[in-house]
Amino acid sequence: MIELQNIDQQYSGTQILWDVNLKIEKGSRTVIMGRNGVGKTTLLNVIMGLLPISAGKLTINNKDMSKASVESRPEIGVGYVPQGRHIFPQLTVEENLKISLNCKRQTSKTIPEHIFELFPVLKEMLHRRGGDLSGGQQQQLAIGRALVLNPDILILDEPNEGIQPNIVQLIRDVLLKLNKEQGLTIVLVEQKLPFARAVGETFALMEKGQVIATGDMPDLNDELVSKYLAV
Ligand SMILES: Nc1ncnc2c1ncn2[C@@H]1O[C@H](COP(=O)(O)OP(=O)(O)OP(=O)(O)O)[C@@H](O)[C@H]1O
Repeated sequence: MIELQNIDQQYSGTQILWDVNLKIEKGSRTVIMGRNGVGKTTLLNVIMGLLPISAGKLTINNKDMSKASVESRPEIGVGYVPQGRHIFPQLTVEENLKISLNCKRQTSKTIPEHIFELFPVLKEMLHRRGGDLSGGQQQQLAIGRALVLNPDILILDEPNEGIQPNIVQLIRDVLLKLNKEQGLTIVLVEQKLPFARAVGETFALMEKGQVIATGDMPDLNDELVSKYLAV
């Protein structure tokens, strides 16, 4: 479970997150939504320990992570697929995947075979450089790399940006399968409503650095959409 209690965050004096409260249950699929610039990525970076908080408390799997470093996240089972993917372009697909094997949580020294079952293209491209892959292939690599850690929680920031529709479908199916079969908790930042509705069972809506509404996905009605999501 992830719990944010009264979280504030600032970038060199400018406050971005204001008194954020959010509970993400174990095994749930939560979509964080809101217009551009409302603080969604900042919120994920706070959960990941990439940004310090100025007030409040962050708990992950019953541990107080308010001040814990980013390196502590893989060890407690949190995988991250950041916006823009951040794969290593000069390293091969295999080397990108093996980076996660250095984590203490992962005792095996080989890439788990199920990663290639989920994303067969990664096996075909194993010796290609990350930078030579298409956007969709890079996104599969970024998700595969996070899954090598064997996480309990997978956090994804707009995984479908600039990705062709068949890969968007594949990513949706993989996320739903891992949630159903392994109880993987999914936390997704997503702007596109159809994908958010297909993957999410609960939503958290953000506006001006605050979480202003949460609920079950069917409760995300037209009024909320036009008020907080429509451009
Ligand atoms: N490194 C930074 N330094 C200062 N301000 C920042 C920094 N990164 C983001 N911001 C500001 O914080 C606010 C929230 O940005 P954030 O990227 O979290 O929003 P977002 O909801 O994820 O937007 P998008 O959908 O465009 O990714 C914006 O006003 C942005 O300009």
